[in-house]
Amino acid sequence: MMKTYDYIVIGGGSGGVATARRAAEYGARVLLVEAARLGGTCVNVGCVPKKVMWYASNIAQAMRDAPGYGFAAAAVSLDWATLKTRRDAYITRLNGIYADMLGKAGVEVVHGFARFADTHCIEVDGQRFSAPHIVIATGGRPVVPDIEGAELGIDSDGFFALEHQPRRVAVVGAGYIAVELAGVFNGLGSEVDMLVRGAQLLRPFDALLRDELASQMQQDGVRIHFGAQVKRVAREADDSLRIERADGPPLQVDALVWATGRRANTDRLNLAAAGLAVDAKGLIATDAFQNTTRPGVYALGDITGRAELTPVAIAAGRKLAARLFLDQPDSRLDYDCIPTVVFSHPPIGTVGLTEDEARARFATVKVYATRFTAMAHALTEHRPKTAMKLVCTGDDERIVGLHVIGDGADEMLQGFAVAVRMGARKADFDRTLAIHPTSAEEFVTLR
Ligand SMILES: Cc1cc2nc3c(=O)[nH]c(=O)nc-3n(C[C@H](O)[C@H](O)[C@H](O)COP(=O)(O)OP(=O)(O)OC[C@H]3O[C@@H](n4cnc5c(N)ncnc54)[C@H](O)[C@@H]3O)c2cc1C
Ligand SMILES: NC(=O)c1ccc[n+]([C@@H]2O[C@H](COP(=O)([O-])OP(=O)(O)OC[C@H]3O[C@@H](n4cnc5c(N)ncnc54)[C@H](O)[C@@H]3O)[C@@H](O)[C@H]2O)c1
Repeated sequence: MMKTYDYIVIGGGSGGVATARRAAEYGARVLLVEAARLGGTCVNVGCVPKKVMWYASNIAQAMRDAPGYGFAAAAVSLDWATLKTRRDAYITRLNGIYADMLGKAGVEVVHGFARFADTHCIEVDGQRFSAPHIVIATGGRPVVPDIEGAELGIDSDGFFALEHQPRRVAVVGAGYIAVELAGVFNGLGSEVDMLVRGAQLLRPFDALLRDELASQMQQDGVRIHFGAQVKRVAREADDSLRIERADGPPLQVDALVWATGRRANTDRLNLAAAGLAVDAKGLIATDAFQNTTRPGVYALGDITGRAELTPVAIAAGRKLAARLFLDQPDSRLDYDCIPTVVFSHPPIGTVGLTEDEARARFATVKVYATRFTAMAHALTEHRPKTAMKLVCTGDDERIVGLHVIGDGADEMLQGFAVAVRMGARKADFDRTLAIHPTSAEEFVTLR
């Protein structure tokens, strides 16, 4: 017998869980279908375990910095297996918390892989479910290039499954995941080579952040090979990997991590049955309200190809639930001015336009920038730089871009993002008293 609901959510990741919970709170009868673990990419193989590893790497750095403050030098030794066990246990706890939250909200959860049977009906393990509103929130998965021996490497999912710390690692890619994982490995003591196809890290970011990150990572011992081209990967007799390159000598490593992008999980949904198509990257086109081309079918999160960030998927899901079940016809996410942090070493915080984007868009652009060594490093041998930039436009110097790299950038950004979102002017920053001694105070004392 077909079971019917008001709202079916395909995918129990960041966006799916958020929209399901809100819709149930608003009184809808909601079914959520999840093929793997609740919480999706972010909780299981993304933001959360990544951030745990980032903290671990920061602790290792703090131990290396300790002698500068008079602490006796302690050997920094990490038991990777213990860290992984404790991290996995934390994630299992989160999976349980997600199940409880959904249960308490009254969302029915079915574990299985959903496929469309028609526009308003899906099938999971032979059982059919229908609803007038169905949202697709199936996220993405890593992709690796199609070259000989590529399968000998791992992707970001494989990174989280590593049982032992590799001594020598090659990371291919230059995006968020590549710089974050390279930073974690390096901080934890692995030897790291980054193989970067182009000439820059984090290509879409402001030049100040890109250049500063590359230079800091190199100073910290990461070997970055720009213009790199991997030709072939082979396993050697001692179990190591030999990476042959078109651009230079081969590399011998214990692990190769492909951080070469992701692909939307839309290929096995039988979208044709719902009358839906995807683009070449597998993405589903949506309008500003998350509507697809089929009335009653919506899409959100990573599969829509907008900013692939958890808070974006969550906010889009909540807005959609309010539109459909709270009688708020104008409820939609504004995709402008999305703040983002890269958990690199050092971390990056950025919101709004890069300097180049602002110059292309506005006639008058004024930039304020600074670069300094944060006080925390006055006594340490490791002396990473902090760099900041404000991009302003017009006679009243409205701040349209704010960029920072350095210790604390990750926690610094959220408050400044509120100010930028509110349309702050440089004069508003100038009027705000500094908090001393901090790195953040430089943003309100820039001249
Ligand atoms: C290594 C890594 C680090 C990241 N770090 C950050 C970070 O620090 N901050 C940040 O904001 N973002 C980060 N992200 C991005 C973030 O994880 C995603 O933007 C976010 O998870 C997208 O949410 P979503 O709801 O679109 O999809 P997902 O969270 O991917 O959830 C999709 C869910 O759908 C399920 N599914 C797929 N197909 C089906 C089907 N047919 N039937 C049933 N279920 C199905 C999947 O199993 C999955 O659980 C990171 C991503 C990665 C890979
Ligand atoms: N801190 C965060 O918020 C965070 C962290 C991780 C991921 N994310 C999100 O997840 C998304 C996906 O991250 P990502 O790092 O997979 O993607 P990405 O698009 O940021 O980076 C992919 C990188 O791989 C390179 N690349 C692609 N094909 C290649 C090839 N054949 N050979 C060599 N290099 C190749 C690209 O040039 C690019 O540098 C990000 O865009 C971001 O939105 C966010």
